[in-house]
Amino acid sequence: MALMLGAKPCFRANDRSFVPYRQKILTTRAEVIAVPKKARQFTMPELSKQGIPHKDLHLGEIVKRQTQSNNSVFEEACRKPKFSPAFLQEAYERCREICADYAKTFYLGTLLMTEEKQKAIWAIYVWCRRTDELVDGPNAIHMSDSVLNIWEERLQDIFDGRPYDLLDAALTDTVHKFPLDIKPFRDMIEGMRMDTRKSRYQNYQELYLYCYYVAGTVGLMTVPVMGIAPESSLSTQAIYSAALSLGIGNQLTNILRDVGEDAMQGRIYLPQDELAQFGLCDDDIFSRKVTDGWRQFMKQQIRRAQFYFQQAECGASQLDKDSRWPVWSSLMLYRKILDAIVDNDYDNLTKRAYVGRTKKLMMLPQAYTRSLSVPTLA
Ligand SMILES: CC(C)=CCC/C(C)=C/CC/C(C)=C/CC/C(C)=C/[C@@H]1[C@@H](COP(=O)(O)OP(=O)(O)O)[C@]1(C)CC/C=C(\C)CC/C=C(\C)CCC=C(C)C
Ligand SMILES: [Mn+2]
Repeated sequence: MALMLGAKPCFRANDRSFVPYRQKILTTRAEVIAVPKKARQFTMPELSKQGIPHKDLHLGEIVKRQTQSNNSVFEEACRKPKFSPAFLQEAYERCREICADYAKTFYLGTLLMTEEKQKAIWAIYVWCRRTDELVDGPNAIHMSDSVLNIWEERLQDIFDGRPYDLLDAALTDTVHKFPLDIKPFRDMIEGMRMDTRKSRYQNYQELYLYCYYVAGTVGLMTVPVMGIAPESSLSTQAIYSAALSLGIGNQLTNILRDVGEDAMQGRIYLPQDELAQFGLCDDDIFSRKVTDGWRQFMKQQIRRAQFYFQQAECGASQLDKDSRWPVWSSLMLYRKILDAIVDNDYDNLTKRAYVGRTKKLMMLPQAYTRSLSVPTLA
C-alpha cells in the first residue's frame, strides 16, 4: 500500500500491536501506548461553572470555528495529506465494515447519502466507537489517563495529517475534506476521562456536561458533513443546538436503558439530588426493586429525554435532504427505547429495554417519510 506522508510517517498497521477489528476490540491499550509520550496533567472542568443546558457551551464559538476551520487555501495546501486512492479506498472500506457491523440500522440510513458524506460519517463513527471502547470495551479495565492522553495526541496527529493507522487515515482524509473542528473530538475524550474518574452525578448540570462530552459532541462533529439545506429557515446555531439535543437525548436514553447494568459496575449516572426528591437513593437501585416511587422518578427522567428529542426534530428537517434519513432513524429508534422502558413498566433495574429487529425495520420507512418533509419556518 502506498502511503505518502510528510516528515513524520507513523502508520503502524503491520505492527503486532494492531488488532483486527473482527476480534471486537477496535483499539488495544497496547496499541495506544505503543508510542510513549510524556504524560499530560488532566484537570477536571469546573463543574460549578456549568449552567443550564446548552447555555454555557459557547455554541456560538464552536459554530464559528466549525464554519471557519480549514478555510485558508494556503493552510489547505500545506496540510493536506497525500494518500494514494487505493489506500484511501481500503481505509474507508474498513470503516464501512465496522459501521455496518456495529450499527446496522444507522448504517442503512447512511446509504442514501452522497459517497463523500457517507465515507466521512463512517470515519467519524469509527473514531467515536474506538474512543468509546477504550473506556467501555473489553480492555476498559486497563484504561488510564495516560492512555487517553496519548489517544488525544494521536487525535492531533490525525488533524495534522499524520495518521497512525488505516482507520485514523480515513479520518485524516475526512477532516481535510470537510470543515471539522478538533474541539468536539477533544471533548469526547474528556468525557471518557470523566467516565474513568467519576461514578456519581450530584445534579443534572453535572450529568448534562457528561452527556455533552460523550454524545452531544457527535452532533457537532457530524453537522458539517451532513450539511444544512440551502432552503433552511433556521440559523446555523439553531441547527447545531438541535444536533446537540439529539446527542443529549440519545445519551440520556442510553443511561435510562442501562440503569441496572451500570449499577452492577458501581456506576449511577442518575442525578443524586433528583433521586432524593423522590425519596430514593443508591441502595434502592442496588436492591433492584421497582417501586411506585421509582416509576414516578423514571417518568420524569423519560420526559426530560423526550424534551431533547423534540428539540432535535426541527433541526433534523433542516439538514441537507440526503442526510436526513440516518438522523431521523437515530431519533426514532432512541425514542422507541424510551417506549420500551414504559412497556417494561419502568423496570430498567432488572430488564434491558429492547427494540426488536422487526420494529427497527418497520421504523426505517417511517424515518424515510419524515426525512422527505421540507424545512419549515420554526
Ligand atoms: C445519526 C447520525 C448521522 C449519527 C452520527 C454517527 C456517529 C458518528 C455516531 C457515533 C456514535 C458513537 C459510537 C459515539 C461514542 C460515544 C457513545 C457510545 C455515545 C452513545 C451512542 C450510542 O451508542 P450505543 O447505543 O452503541 O451505546 P453503547 O456504547 O453500546 O452503550 C450515543 C448514545 C450517542 C450517539 C449520538 C448521536 C448518534 C448524535 C446524533 C446527532 C446527530 C447526528 C446530529 C443530528 C443533527 C440534527 C440537526 C438533529
Ligand atoms: Mn458505550
